[in-house]
Amino acid sequence: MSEPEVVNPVPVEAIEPWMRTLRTALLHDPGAPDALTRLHNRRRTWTPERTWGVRHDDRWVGTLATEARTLTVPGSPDVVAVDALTAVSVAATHRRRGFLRGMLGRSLAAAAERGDALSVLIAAEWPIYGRFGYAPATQSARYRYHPRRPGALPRGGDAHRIRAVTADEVGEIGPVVFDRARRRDAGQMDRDGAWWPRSLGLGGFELQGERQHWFVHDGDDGAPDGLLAWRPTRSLDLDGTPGAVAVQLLAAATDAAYLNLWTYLAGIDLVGEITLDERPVDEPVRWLLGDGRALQETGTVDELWVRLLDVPAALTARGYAADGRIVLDVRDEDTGGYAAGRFALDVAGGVARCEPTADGADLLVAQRALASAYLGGHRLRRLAVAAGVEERTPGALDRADLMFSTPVAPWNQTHF
Ligand SMILES: CC(=O)SCCNC(=O)CCNC(=O)[C@H](O)C(C)(C)COP(=O)(O)OP(=O)(O)OC[C@H]1O[C@@H](n2cnc3c(N)ncnc32)[C@H](O)[C@@H]1OP(=O)(O)O
Repeated sequence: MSEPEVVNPVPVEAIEPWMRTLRTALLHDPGAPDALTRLHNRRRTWTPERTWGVRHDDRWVGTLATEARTLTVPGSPDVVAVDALTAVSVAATHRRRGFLRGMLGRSLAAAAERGDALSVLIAAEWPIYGRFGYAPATQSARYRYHPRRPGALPRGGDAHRIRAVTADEVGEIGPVVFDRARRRDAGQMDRDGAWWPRSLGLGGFELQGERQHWFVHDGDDGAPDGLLAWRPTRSLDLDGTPGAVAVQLLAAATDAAYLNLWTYLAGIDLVGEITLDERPVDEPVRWLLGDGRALQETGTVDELWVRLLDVPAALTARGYAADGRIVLDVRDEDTGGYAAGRFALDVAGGVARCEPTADGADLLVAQRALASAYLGGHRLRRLAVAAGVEERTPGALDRADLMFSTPVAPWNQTHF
């Protein structure tokens, strides 16, 4: 019997046992009808050089993959190329022997070598990824909306701009509208490439996940600028219990589309409850309701985690809420230490420059704290409670928080 070894690239011929290991670790039902669908779809996008595994004799006992994706950052119309970590698992037979560390150390090194400014993930559990330099950067809220309550109808909306569309039509319209919508708020990941065909079962992909009722909103110029997908989760009962629906996607490229999509939701007959997941913590519809409590927040979770790899590239890619100069001494004691160094961030006339410097530091900051603050979702002053943030120049902490702040909370509604 040989020793287990970390393998990269992983050939597509290994896809079946590799996927089986991943599905077992993620507690997927082995008999689930979508197992073959997911296998078929993943085979079509399999990228050997961005796939890692742990092989032990003829078994695969570890999996990890990364994807080339883009992220909306604060104050910039441009998106940033990121390394997106996914499909992480180590079989329970081989856990806590350093195999995740082995795979992730290598995938981060590959990302740094490619020149990716940052790496992102959605964590299965909080304690896993901090040691590798990842930190929570956005939050995601869950809501229950009660459309039949008095005061639950958004003011001033018009549901007539919304029309039902087929999956084929969404395949055409969806990518354009979603991309416009997701560029409005920091923290949003793209749905480029295979994302839409895979989730709609188009272009040779098989439908992954549940079928949805799809709707688009047409803007003033007639072009679609909003998207909505929902499915029923409870039928009505003749005893008077109304039905319920779950919104799978609500994406609006304009404020009018946002208002009208909510107006449509509020008016669906037979529905007494609407659940929404992966929404912003500052969901604006509340301010359009006569009774803001008709929208009930049922939970908040950490969503996108960020690990900075190239501080100057990451900090110049985003915009800032205020001009100013701040020298950051970034400590990075996690895997690879890629972000360590002293950098001057100089924002003048709204244009950011960030370069290595020998000047004295205004702030000492751990890379994880800077990563949490990067998208504007967390304040360095709050993160300082856990150490890793130290003010050297009086006022520097509040100045940094002001510069990094965003008009609205960053959020992400796309899994990868
Ligand atoms: C982005 C995503 O894909 S999220 C999905 C993540 N996958 C899962 O949660 C599936 C179920 N879990 C697993 O498959 C495995 O337990 C993994 C992948 C989380 C960990 O793999 P392992 O090979 O056991 O991790 P490894 O031995 O390399 O551990 C490295 C360090 O992390 C710690 N660690 C690993 N997993 C956990 C955990 N779940 N909770 C707390 N600490 C953990 C280890 O104790 C070790 O600590 P040390 O540096 O102090 O020695």
